[in-house]
Formats: sequence, C-alpha cells, structure tokens
Amino acid sequence: MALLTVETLTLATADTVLVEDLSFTIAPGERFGLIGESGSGKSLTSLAVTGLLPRAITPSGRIVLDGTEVIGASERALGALRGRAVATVFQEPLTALDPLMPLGRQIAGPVRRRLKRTGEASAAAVTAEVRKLTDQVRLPDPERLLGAYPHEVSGGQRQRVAIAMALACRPKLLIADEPTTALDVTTQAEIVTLLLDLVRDEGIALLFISHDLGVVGQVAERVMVMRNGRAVESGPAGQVLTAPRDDYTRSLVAAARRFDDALEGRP
Ligand SMILES: Nc1ncnc2c1ncn2[C@@H]1O[C@H](COP(=O)(O)OP(=O)(O)OP(=O)(O)O)[C@@H](O)[C@H]1O
Repeated sequence: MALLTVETLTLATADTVLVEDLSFTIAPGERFGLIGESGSGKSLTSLAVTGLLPRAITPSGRIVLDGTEVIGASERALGALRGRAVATVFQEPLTALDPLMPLGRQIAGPVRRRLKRTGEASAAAVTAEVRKLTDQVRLPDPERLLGAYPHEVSGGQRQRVAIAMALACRPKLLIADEPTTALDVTTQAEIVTLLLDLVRDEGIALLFISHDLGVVGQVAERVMVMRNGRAVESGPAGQVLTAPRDDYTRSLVAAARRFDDALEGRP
C-alpha cells in the first residue's frame, strides 16, 4: 500500500488555479523526485501534503498520508501526522531554526516530544538521542556546535541540524524542498550524500523537490516533471532524465546538458 497518495490535487486561490489535476503515489521507503522550474507548483504541492498551505489557497482532490486524509483534517490530526509520519527539510535552514536558541536545544525539542509519547523522556535519554542524531548527520565538532547559535555555524552545518530535527520525529516520509540550493557545490554534494544514506539506512521514503536535474537523478528512483502547475511527465528517473518523452522535459534535459558542458569547457 502507498505511504502517500495524491489524487487529482488542485490548488487554487479565489481567482487563480496554481496546481491542477496532480496525481502521484510514493511507496514506503521509495525516493520520489519532483522537478520543475521556479513557480511550477512544487513547493505548494509539498505544503499541501503536510497540510501547511497558506490560507488563501484552497485544495481539492485527495491526499492520503499514512492512512490519514489530509484535506479537510483538523489541526489536531495534522499535528499528530507531522509528529509521526512526515517531516520537512527546507531550502534555507535558518527558516526552520530559532535564531535565539543553541542548536543542541533545538534538536532536543522534537526528540523530547517523541520520547514523551512513549514515556521515556528523561534528560539522559534526550541527551543520548541528540548525540546519536548529531552522529547520524555527521555534525563536526558536536561539543562546540551543539552549544552554538544558528548564526555562528556554516550553512551546511545548519542544514545538518535541520535534518537532525526532521529525523528526530522518526518520519516515514521526509520532504526535502530544494535542500541544497542555498549551499556551495561541495557542501551540496555532501548534503545529498547524507540524505541518501539516511533515508536508505532508516527505510524512510523521500519526496525530493528540485529544479536541478543532476541532483534529482542522483537521488530519486521515480520522478515527476511539473510545468505551470501540471504534471507533464513521470516515470523511472533513468528513463525520464535520459530519454524524456515530453517536449518540455526534453528542453530541460538539453539545457542541463548544455550547462554541464559549459562548466566542463566542452564546445
Ligand atoms: N500564498 C500564495 N498566494 C498566491 N499565489 C501563491 C502563493 N504561494 C505561491 N503562489 C504561486 O503559486 C505558484 C507556485 O508556487 P511554488 O512556490 O509552489 O513554486 P515552486 O515550483 O516551488 O517554485 P520555486 O522553485 O521557486 O520554489 C507560483 O506562481 C506562486 O507565485
């Protein structure tokens, strides 16, 4: 059975349709890539999955995540779902972090909430779990960094902390919305490798959103390409990214190749 089912999803404001008739599924442990240029509706789709759409946008269709109907669900049901089934890592980790709180305490927050549900939230258990998570996300020099504030560490280190906070909930689905766009190329590669290792090791499904075809090709098993709020093509990543059927996907793939060639100095 699918972990996430999105069926004929349409997202609209009072006067504009932003996402139209979108359908896809993600199986437990599957890595799914959502590709498309800026403004194609990728982020709104991910916000709809977690029930976090801006008020002005009304969803219709069906979203079922881990057995829960998301559209029309109460805030209480959505809160529970976000705690146990889904967590999101955003493009800019600063948006997920409290600027006034040391990083270690920020990771401890979701850890404590999860352990409380099973009645094991002693200070020692929380500290042990925070250390385990910082090891998992390969945060360097944890003694120092866990006591530091967000502005005192690098962008890559902040993203590692945001990933640790997402993992703290033990989600079944991790949504990564352009998680490497704000980082330099070397750090991008490290974070992509880290995310891949983590979801594989923990059996977490991944909804990976990006306009970068190279990165999506590295991460996703299946992809869907969006344009102007609609799906233009979907299928196995290898097929869509090397032998696309749709004209728009073909133009995206050709542009990405030209960019790679230019970077490598090929004529
Ligand atoms: N609160 C809102 N009210 C009205 N329109 C919105 C709102 N949020 C986003 N939109 C519009 O919805 C469309 C899709 O936006 P979305 O952020 O999902 O695109 P995206 O594919 O994620 O782009 P990017 O890669 O730049 O984040 C855009 O045209 C955007 O301007």
